[in-house]
Amino acid sequence: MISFDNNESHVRYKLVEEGKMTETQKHSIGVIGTGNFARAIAKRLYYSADDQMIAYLSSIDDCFCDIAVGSISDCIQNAEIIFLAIHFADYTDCLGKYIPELSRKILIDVSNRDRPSETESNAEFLSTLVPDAKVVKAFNVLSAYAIEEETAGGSRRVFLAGNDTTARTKVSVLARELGFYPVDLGLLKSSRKIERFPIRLFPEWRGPIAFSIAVFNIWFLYIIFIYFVEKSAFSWEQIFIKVTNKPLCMTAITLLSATYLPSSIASMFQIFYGTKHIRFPYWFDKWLKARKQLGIMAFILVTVHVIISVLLMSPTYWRSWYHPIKIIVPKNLTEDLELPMVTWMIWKGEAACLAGILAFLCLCILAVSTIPSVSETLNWKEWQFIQSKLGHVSLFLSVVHVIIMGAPGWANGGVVKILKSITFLSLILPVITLTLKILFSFPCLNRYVTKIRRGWERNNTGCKAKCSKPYNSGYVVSKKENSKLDFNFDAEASQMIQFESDACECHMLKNV
Ligand SMILES: NC(=O)C1=CN([C@@H]2O[C@H](COP(=O)(O)OP(=O)(O)OC[C@H]3O[C@@H](n4cnc5c(N)ncnc54)[C@H](OP(=O)(O)O)[C@@H]3O)[C@@H](O)[C@H]2O)C=CC1
Ligand SMILES: [Fe+3]
Repeated sequence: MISFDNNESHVRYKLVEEGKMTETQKHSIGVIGTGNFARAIAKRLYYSADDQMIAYLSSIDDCFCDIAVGSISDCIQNAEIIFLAIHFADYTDCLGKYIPELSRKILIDVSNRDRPSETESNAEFLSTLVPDAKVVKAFNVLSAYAIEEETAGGSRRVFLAGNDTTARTKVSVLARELGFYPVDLGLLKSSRKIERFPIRLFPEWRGPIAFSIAVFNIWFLYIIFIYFVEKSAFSWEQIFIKVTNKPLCMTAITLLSATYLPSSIASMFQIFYGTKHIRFPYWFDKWLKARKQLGIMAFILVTVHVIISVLLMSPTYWRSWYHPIKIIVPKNLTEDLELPMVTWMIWKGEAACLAGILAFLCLCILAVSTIPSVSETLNWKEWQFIQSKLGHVSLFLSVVHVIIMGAPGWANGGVVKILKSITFLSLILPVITLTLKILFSFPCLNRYVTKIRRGWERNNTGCKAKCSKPYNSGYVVSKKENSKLDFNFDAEASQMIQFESDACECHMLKNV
């Protein structure tokens, strides 16, 4: 059997021999509610936690396994840790009359709301409703099904927050005991963040997907205009694969550039301000954070482009890649004529294929390295090498691929034709990205940027950093005299400090 022993400020398991454990050492667990969540957590407690853990299921009519079933009042009196498995709207009605009894009890708030409040979480409301209870926000990110079934999909992490450290640790240990991975997010105000987790749907993907669709549409419409409106280069029957393959390639190379361009723009910002302690503009901050998603979108589109290109690999579809087949029919045919239809690729086809294959290979390595189990095996330098160096190599090879595809055509046309060609247009952003990368790799610029990134400031008498809007993380500006401030405060507070004095310094904003 297991009890929690709070010794030297850390809670550890203590195996207690049968009979020796006193009632006060035992942690009885209560569950208020009879709904889906209550039944699921009670079942989990019964099967996963030690026999000695007692769960009280309030007001349930049928007996549930060996778990004691009783009234809410019983549950509150007997349990030390209580799961509050009822809806947020019922909190006042349910707990109003038990406020004195709930004093010093650990109340686990598992509730969610369709629209979480920006100013007060359910858990914060609960801690004002029952001020003497130790409220811990936890388990709300799991569904009742995931609690009951080990095989259910989705993350098994349990985020928790609460102002009482011991209560938080006890709930952490309990979560682990139940087979989940606790992630302690600190004080109860973090519950606002935790309550937003279950209702979010891939928030970090929305921007990159919308951007990819927009870029694809622009390229697609331009290609329709060039190949169908201006001239009739293709039949509409080819719209599904042959024609669509072109904007796929153009979008992929644009997205790949968009993945690597921000690092150079960040260097430009840092050189301009002469410090690394700057808050980037909101749009740029978002762009920096979307690089991984943009890179993955580029990889997906490149994969589709490769599949389609391989499927279409024939002299009919890729005419310019192959030697033309010349058939000379003799004038005086006296016997059956056999016509060989074999042709070889010209240098353009072979070179474009090679550059394309190598670029795809680099992207595959990049994509594999983003898988958490793989990235965990890399140290910081290896990760940086793959993400930055290999990424730029892959962009360079993609540029070579497109140049080989387009350059022979450029040689035959005038300036206007070159400027209008899709190969030329799609190369503008990648070439800018690669040029900036080369520029910032020159020793003089590279050394200067590295110096700034290590903390050197060009003008350290005043602070050039701007913090016009509070965000969830990043840098804040504060008065120099006030540098002993607690920076674990919220972002709005940091705003007020910034405007108090010109003599300011920059701090990293933590735990917000
Ligand atoms: N279900 C899930 O997958 C998840 C649920 N949650 C959270 O868990 C909580 C419970 O959800 P769920 O079990 O699905 O909801 P249910 O509707 O299935 O159950 C609600 C429970 O609350 C009880 N209840 C309502 N009003 C009172 C009251 N005044 N006093 C005492 N008990 C009351 C109900 O009892 P009665 O039937 O007798 O009225 C019922 O047992 C919610 O806050 C929800 O956000 C969180 C994550 C996942
Ligand atoms: Fe291609």
